[in-house]
Amino acid sequence: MEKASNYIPTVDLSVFITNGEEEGKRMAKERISRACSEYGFFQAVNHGIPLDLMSRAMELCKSFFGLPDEEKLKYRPKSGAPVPAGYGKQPVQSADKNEYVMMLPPQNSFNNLPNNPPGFRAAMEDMFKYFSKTGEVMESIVNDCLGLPPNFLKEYNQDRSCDLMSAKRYFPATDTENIGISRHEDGNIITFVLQDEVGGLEVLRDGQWIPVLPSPGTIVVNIGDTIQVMSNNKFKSATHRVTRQEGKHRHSFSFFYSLHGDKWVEPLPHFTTQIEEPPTYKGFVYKDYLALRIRNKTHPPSRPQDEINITQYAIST
Ligand SMILES: O=C(O)CCC(=O)C(=O)O
Ligand SMILES: [Fe+2]
Repeated sequence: MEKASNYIPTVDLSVFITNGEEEGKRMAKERISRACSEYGFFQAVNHGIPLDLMSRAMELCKSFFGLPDEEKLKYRPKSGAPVPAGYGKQPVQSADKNEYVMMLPPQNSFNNLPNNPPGFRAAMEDMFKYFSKTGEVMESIVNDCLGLPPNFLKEYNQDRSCDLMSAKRYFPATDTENIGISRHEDGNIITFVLQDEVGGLEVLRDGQWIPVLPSPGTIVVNIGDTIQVMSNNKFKSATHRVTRQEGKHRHSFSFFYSLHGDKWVEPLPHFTTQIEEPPTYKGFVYKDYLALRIRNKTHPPSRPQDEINITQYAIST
């Protein structure tokens, strides 16, 4: 039996980006299926996002967050925005220790992207577009890895208006506290993360926190709760967190390939009735789940284990 490894696998996606030969695709899909069922996480290289754009965006992100607060605060969210698009800092009492710039798709009028430093706004918009393209490729790979009919997930999830991206800066750890984002699972479909050289992203597997080591040109891919539910637990939405180092700021970009709030999410017949397996979740409307998740942040329970997550909908057997 193969020994359980304590590193997150890396997959080369070039064969999908260039529409290369079938054997190469089959082998890459095998690695991805395994990573998604064991970890819910993998790293990707040759993912279609230009490397010079990635490093430029990261440098500009570092410059922006290095600006004085009064400059950053010019880009606070517009009133009435459905999500806090623009600059924000987590409140002091929050378990999350970062500040961020959040954005909706580039054409959305609620966006309030910084014009300073010059080029940051354009780099954010370009990153969003490339992440979105890679999101479509990844959705179709996940579709095939799950053995769903061609384009099933694409047809289920056409609406790209709810995708989100955030650039974040985490503050250095203190003597007593080193968590940057507390343990959680992502609720969406697929998430991409670009982290800087500081690292700190960790995935929980078999009770152990496994670091996702930063590597230049690499993006992190993780499966969200929606795929875990639809696949009836075949693919895993892993618990992860971010830790902070003393004396160092940490920067990252996260892209959330998502679905419209009105969408109904439930285990698909392909993983239940068609194979005579019982569903392990009740169905729900995605925005109801989002509302519960937002409540975790606005009214955090005193014990972290009381946070609401996808087990809210689990059917006990
Ligand atoms: O900053 C990171 O590396 C990941 C952040 C994260 O997990 C999230 O925003 O959901
Ligand atoms: Fe996350």
